[in-house]
Amino acid sequence: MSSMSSNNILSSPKTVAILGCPFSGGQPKPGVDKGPIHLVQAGLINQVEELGWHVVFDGHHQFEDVSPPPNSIQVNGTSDAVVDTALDASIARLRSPLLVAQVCKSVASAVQAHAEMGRLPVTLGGDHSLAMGTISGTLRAYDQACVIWIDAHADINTIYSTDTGNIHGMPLSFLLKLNPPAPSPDSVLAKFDWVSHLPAERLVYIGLRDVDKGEKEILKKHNIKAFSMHDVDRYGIGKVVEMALDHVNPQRDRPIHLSFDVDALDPSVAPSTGTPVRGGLTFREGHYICEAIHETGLLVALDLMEVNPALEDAESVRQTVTVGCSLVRSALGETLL
Ligand SMILES: NC(=[NH2+])NCCC[C@H](N)C(=O)O
Ligand SMILES: [Mn+2]
Ligand SMILES: [Mn+2]
Repeated sequence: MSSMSSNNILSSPKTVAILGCPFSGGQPKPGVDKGPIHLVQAGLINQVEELGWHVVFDGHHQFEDVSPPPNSIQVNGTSDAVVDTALDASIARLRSPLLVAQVCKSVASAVQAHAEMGRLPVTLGGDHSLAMGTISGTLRAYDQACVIWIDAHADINTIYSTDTGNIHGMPLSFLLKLNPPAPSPDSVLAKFDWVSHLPAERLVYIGLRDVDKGEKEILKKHNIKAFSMHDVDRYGIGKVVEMALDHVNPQRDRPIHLSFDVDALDPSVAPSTGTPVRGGLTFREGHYICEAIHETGLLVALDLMEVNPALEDAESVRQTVTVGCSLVRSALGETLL
């Protein structure tokens, strides 16, 4: 694809590509793979069209073709011959690394292809490990892109720091290349070599309130800008978004990838999600972020992740799916007046 220069956003996309990603392999709770189906059934495609976009929806990404690999490499098995290095032991704790790597790689290609056709990819998750794929796809099409990550969590655990082994808590460690290099081509880690590199200064967080100890050290060590709920309380969401943009996009010339984990919202607003944390963004704060990013005219890709319709009662599910749809509409230009 050569007709588009890699960073041409002079004419921002007029077509949205909606990618349903029914994937749950980055975490243990079933149901998050049903998120995209629910969002689409709630009428998201029509709603986006009504905002004036042309919408391409090629169905939900087919992951059935991805053969389920062994969950992890056995290093503590029966054989003494297995070298039990710290690296191997860490890799062994990851949940479904080969599956996650393979799925995200195919998502990266899909996002890249849409972006290179001048479309704005909107990826519906699925768990947040998918962002390894979506952001890699964005960076291949726009190498100067920055990332605004809206979440209760930092999702930046490395293979060494993760407590849970859930890769939805790790995508940014792969994007920032914080994990050790693969020791050999057949190492599990080599399956993540395709992931694009996001420089730490082009990442900013809003909404954090449940950051693991190891993650706090990583944020500090790499000088990663993060606005927690404490900052939202102190400055107000308007100022926080402005400061976030000033950090990752000082000249307001970089394409923006917005990755929105629905658990950034308070559980009273979005209850049906796998790792809810109280004290989150209000309904309006969440929407304000999306509206303000839209106003920059720089949005080139959007993720909406971690909607899990299998959690909580029917009314909570309806509420979460509805708010998911309205966040997407706000990011795509819906205004209050
Ligand atoms: N995308 C998410 N909801 N991530 C939650 C991550 C929670 C925790 N920090 C972990 O590493 O497992
Ligand atoms: Mn989260
Ligand atoms: Mn997340």
